[in-house]
Amino acid sequence: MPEYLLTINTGSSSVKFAVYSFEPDAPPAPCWQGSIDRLLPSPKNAGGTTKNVFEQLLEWISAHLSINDIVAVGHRMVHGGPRCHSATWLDNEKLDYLTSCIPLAPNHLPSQLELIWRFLEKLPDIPQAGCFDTAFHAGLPRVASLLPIPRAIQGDQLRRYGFHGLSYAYLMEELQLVAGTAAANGKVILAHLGNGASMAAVRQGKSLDTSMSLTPAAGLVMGTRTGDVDPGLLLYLLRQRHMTVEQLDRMVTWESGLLGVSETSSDMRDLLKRRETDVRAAEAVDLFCYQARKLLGAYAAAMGGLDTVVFSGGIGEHAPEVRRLICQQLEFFGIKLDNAKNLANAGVISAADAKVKVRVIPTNEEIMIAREVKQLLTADRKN
Ligand SMILES: Nc1ncnc2c1ncn2[C@@H]1O[C@H](COP(=O)(O)OP(=O)(O)O)[C@@H](O)[C@H]1O
Ligand SMILES: CC(=O)OP(=O)(O)O
Ligand SMILES: [Mg+2]
Repeated sequence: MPEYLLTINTGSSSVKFAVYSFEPDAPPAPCWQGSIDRLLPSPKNAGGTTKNVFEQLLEWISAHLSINDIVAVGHRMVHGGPRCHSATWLDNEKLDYLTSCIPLAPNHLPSQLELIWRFLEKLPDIPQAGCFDTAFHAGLPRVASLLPIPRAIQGDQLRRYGFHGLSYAYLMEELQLVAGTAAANGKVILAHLGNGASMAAVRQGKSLDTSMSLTPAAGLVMGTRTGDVDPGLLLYLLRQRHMTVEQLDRMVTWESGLLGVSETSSDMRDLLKRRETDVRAAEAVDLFCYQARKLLGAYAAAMGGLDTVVFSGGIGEHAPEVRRLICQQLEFFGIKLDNAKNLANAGVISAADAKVKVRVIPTNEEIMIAREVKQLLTADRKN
């Protein structure tokens, strides 16, 4: 009887799922994949959305295979807190622990956990595994993970964790395949630009720094998240505007970023269409690209140079105009795009004479999940 793995990548604006073959002596091969995108994120509709997603998912599975042929489900877990650094089966104790981590990733963990509970309720015999976005950054140098707050408050739990790790791990493997070992071991900036957006500075294959921090609200401006803001602004809003903590949380997580600035949409496709006629959309796009450009400079400085930039994620893979705006004026440190290649979303979009290679690599978090779950299953079956 054939055996399959189901992978589920719940992002902040989409759920991407895929079924892979599971054979002990072969790498997981993709059989079917699907996605539900433009899920409007909001704290109020998270539960309803997840119920809907679960039902659509079951329908989608039964259209392709018998549910009994699925031997394990792997879920992307955005946050593993201070304890979870590698893929693991999700038993009640792990799920309780991850539930306690919700405040560290309030955009993602509630819907990720709810989907797991629905699976456990409906299909209790299929083991569920968690694969962590934070794992790729687990070895961040101390200087990058340390927060500038009193040590007594910081403890072991409060530090920069970093996210989009399944994506970054995949991009580094692909970079090695398409560009070779020397390029993969060089000074690389990975830009995962989706509804959530982050960058990572990677040298010798190791994460040296990344823009998201304790939570995925930090760093670049995003679909609905602020990214980095002046901590004084938050205090000002608490004191002078008398915002409650809940109002502040909603503002930072759900009402800011591209949506807050444009006042119309968190979706880059909409903003690119509207920016000729709506100055708010134009400003949102400009802000996004300006911040990304500044961070490229910062990470090149942090690494003492730059060999490769990789664009990925929904925006990074599909929006040439955003890549053009990010890379403009960077010729002084070797970044220069080839316009035609950029417009074609080609694999290499830098000009032939540019010092820095700029690449577009479609990410695949699902295959990383499938590989990690296969390892867990294989280890179990050996015992
Ligand atoms: N063709 C496109 N042009 C511009 N932006 C796009 C395009 N396709 C997708 N996007 C953008 O990608 C973002 C979603 O990215 P994705 O990585 O799928 O999100 P998630 O964070 O949910 O994983 C949205 O802002 C969407 O507008
Ligand atoms: C961590 C994060 O923001 O993930 P996503 O881009 O999938 O929302
Ligand atoms: Mg994503």
